[in-house]
Amino acid sequence: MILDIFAQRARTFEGKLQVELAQLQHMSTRLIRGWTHLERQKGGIGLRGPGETQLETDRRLLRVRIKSITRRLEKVRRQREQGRRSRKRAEVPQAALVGYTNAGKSTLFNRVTESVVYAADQLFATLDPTLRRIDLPDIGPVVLADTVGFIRHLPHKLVEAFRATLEETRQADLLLHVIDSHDPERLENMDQVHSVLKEINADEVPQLEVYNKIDLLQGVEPKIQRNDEGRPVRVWVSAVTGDGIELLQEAIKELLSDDMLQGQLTLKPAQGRIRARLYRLGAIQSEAYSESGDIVLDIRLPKPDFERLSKQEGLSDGCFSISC
Ligand SMILES: Nc1nc2c(ncn2[C@@H]2O[C@H](COP(=O)(O)OP(=O)(O)OP(=O)(O)O)[C@@H](O)[C@H]2O)c(=O)[nH]1
Ligand SMILES: [Mg+2]
Repeated sequence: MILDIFAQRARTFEGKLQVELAQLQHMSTRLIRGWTHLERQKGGIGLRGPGETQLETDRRLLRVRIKSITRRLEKVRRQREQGRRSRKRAEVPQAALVGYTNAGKSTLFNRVTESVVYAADQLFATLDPTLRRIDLPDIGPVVLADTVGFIRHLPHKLVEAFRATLEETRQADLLLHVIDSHDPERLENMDQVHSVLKEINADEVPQLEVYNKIDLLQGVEPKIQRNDEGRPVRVWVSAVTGDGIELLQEAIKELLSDDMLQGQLTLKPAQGRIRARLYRLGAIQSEAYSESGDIVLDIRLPKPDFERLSKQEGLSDGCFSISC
């Protein structure tokens, strides 16, 4: 039964609860059907058979269990939502690993998160083992999410059951589409992944293709492939041997920093309002005062946010420098 397969695959707490809920709901519809069937059989006799009582007990227990799981799910979702909001506030970019089942997402996840400085973050670590905060050189913290593999003919109900994974995907700043480069069916699988992404409205999120398992191919070296504008579009790696992992990090860094702006901003003491706004955006990394009393801020924030602020506050180019 497909729900059992998903039960084995669901690794997050929320995923497990989702699957159990789906199983219980499935059982309860069958119990109701069984019960009406019995009722019809005994109709007219007017006796409460022991079978009926058992069924009633089962149904009541099921209802209690369903209710308790629903409550726990709501709690987990609220926590997840809080985590996401605080990440958004701090503007920590998020990348999610997606791809067909068996492409090597989890292996890659472990490889990437072990090879960079691991910044323990209790909130994510305890809430969900498939989210990890990593520190990439030059770019700072990034949250990396592993997700459950996509398969063909994913029933619609189960798309709902994997809400957690799907939301990580939709809200990500970058999708790393992991592909088993050695699989003869990789093109069909990629199509399948694209159509699931479309179905969950995640097809607009920027994507990087990660051709994994190059250790199984003859004469393929790790490399970054770029489009005409020089943007990385595909990276060739092996999660098992670790070949190409630095290139992958480099590509992630380039794609994520594309939208981020980092530099030094010098403000007059009278421009405290701008400083306050930047604080609210979580954009200030450090601040100091110059000898003339100016405020010197190291800032990092999404480009559109900076452009909006600088237009509204009439910042001249002169007070901002990328590297001075
Ligand atoms: N040869 C080789 N095998 C790999 C590589 N990466 C992953 N594998 C193997 O591929 C299999 C699947 O790897 P996983 O990391 O579990 O794949 P996944 O994409 O997370 O799979 P799901 O979670 O089911 O979607 C495992 O047996 C891995 O050891 C690689 O670079 N080279
Ligand atoms: Mg996996």
